[in-house]
Amino acid sequence: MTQAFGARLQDAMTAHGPLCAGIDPHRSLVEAWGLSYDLAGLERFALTCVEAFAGRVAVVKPQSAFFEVFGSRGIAVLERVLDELRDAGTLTILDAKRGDIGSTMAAYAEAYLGPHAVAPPDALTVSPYLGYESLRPAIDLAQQTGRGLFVLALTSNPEGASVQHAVRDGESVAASVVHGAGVDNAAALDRGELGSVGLVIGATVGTAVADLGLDLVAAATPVLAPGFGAQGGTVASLAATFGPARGQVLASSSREILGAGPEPGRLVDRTERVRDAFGELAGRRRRHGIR
Ligand SMILES: O=C(O)c1cc(=O)[nH]c(=O)n1[C@@H]1O[C@H](COP(=O)(O)O)[C@@H](O)[C@H]1O
Repeated sequence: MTQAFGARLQDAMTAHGPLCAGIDPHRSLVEAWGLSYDLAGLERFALTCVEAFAGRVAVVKPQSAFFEVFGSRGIAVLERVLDELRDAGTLTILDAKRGDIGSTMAAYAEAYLGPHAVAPPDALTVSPYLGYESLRPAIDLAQQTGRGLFVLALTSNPEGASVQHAVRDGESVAASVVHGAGVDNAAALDRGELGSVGLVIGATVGTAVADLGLDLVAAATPVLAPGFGAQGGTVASLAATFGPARGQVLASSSREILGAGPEPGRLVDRTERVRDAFGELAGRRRRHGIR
């Protein structure tokens, strides 16, 4: 793999628009699709999503938790999802939010980002709450294998602020995460590219990016923004939330799209409608010369 993740992501967002479609097989959704909530239902649900999303959106994000529910057989379905999307040429982010002391983090990195990973995604979500530097083995390995990370910075849940807005030595926890990612993305910034160390910032965080003085443009971070649709984030609020960094945002939506199934045609229509709403915003910005 030669091209860095950040550059591959930028190409995919240019080609397909800035939407990441989530595969989150909640029990309620699987049952609403008329499927049984068991391994066969999980597989049918997940592979229908793969059919609908592959080649249509920039990125697909399977949520590991919903596959882990079914043990090793559920993980095998997750691996098939990742393999099929890779074969279709669609980028994947595995949402597993890994984070541990450095020596254990090295094993997580090997599992998902290493050259011999069984079913590697293009990028992995990780948690920096054991300290940003505890992620070093994953950051280094991702760089070697052309893969990426999305580090939690400002999460979409209301409880997140109590940790992420906390200030120490004049700097918020979120700002220290942005700073760390910026240092790791410095070479990409020099090349005028997005870096491979992205951040997770929820679509629901209101004015927190500006309030905490987070300079996402200088950090060259792609921003995975979950929380659109089911959690209340809207296309219209994107510019206000992300300001000058809005061109770096990969908008993520799961339940809003998945609710359109099980009929594949309706799932495709909903996916394209949501994708085009974000794509149109990006297109308008480009036409007006706005970053
Ligand atoms: O890392 C994530 O993707 C994530 C971070 C965050 O702050 N909030 C958040 O909702 N997510 C994930 O994004 C998805 C949101 O799903 P919907 O609310 O159904 O669109 C879930 O898989 C969450 O685990």
